[in-house]
Amino acid sequence: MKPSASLRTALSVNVNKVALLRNTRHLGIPSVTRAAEICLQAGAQGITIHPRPDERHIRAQDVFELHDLLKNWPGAEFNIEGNPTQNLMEFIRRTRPHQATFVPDSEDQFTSDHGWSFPQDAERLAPLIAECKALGVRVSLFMDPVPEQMAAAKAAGADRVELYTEPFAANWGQAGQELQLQVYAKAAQAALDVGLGINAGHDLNRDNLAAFVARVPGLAEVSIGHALIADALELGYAETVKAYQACIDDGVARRKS
Ligand SMILES: CC(=O)[C@@H](O)[C@H](O)COP(=O)(O)O
Ligand SMILES: NCC(=O)COP(=O)(O)O
Repeated sequence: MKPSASLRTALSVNVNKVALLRNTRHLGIPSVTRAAEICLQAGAQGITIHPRPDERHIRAQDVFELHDLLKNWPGAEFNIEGNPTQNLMEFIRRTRPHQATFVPDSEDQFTSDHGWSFPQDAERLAPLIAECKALGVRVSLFMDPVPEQMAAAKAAGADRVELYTEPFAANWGQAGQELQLQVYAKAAQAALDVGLGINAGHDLNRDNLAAFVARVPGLAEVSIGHALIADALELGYAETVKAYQACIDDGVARRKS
């Protein structure tokens, strides 16, 4: 299948790291739902979360609050990532998001670092994929960029694959950059050829994103969290310091001499 060159790649903002910061106090700031709202108002097409079993960042309550926000936001996509053999399926059953991304992480995994393997994972994934689809939830499988794996992902019932992009990102600006672009383009084409849609994510950032979008065919969606939230902090420092300085100036001006 030859994808259209004008396909608009959707941006789904992963708000895990907003929750991580929020969880260091009992004040509810920064608000995860407010962050999601601002991202959608700014033009993001969706929100991604990865509620890990230890609730180190996204908590169960966040899942339900984001569900309430997104169901009233026309056109916005809610994508919940996780391991369907752990805590993911209960969230899927209760919220029926637009997309479930199955990720083969262990319970205490530092961060995602590999995709599913076929044929080993086929038997346990197939019924869970079928259940999601019966609930009206699109299923994407987190996969390493291996063309030979794509037919098996399709046979298990997946609608899309999410290409795990950390190896691409790690090679950005290095000698391996061009080779990585070719690897991902080939994997995406193999997925398209068997009728899968293409998502991608992990360590995508403002340096490496444009080349990835330009070179990987049929890229329907990227989910970006860590770098985007870090950039949001940095791009906001100056305005924020000015706002706090204005509060101090106001207080000084109100002092009784
Ligand atoms: C599935 C994936 O690629 C991850 O990037 C994940 O959603 C990030 O999880 P953490 O925010 O816990 O590192
Ligand atoms: N699926 C990847 C994702 O949601 C965000 O990954 P990262 O940008 O936080 O590495």
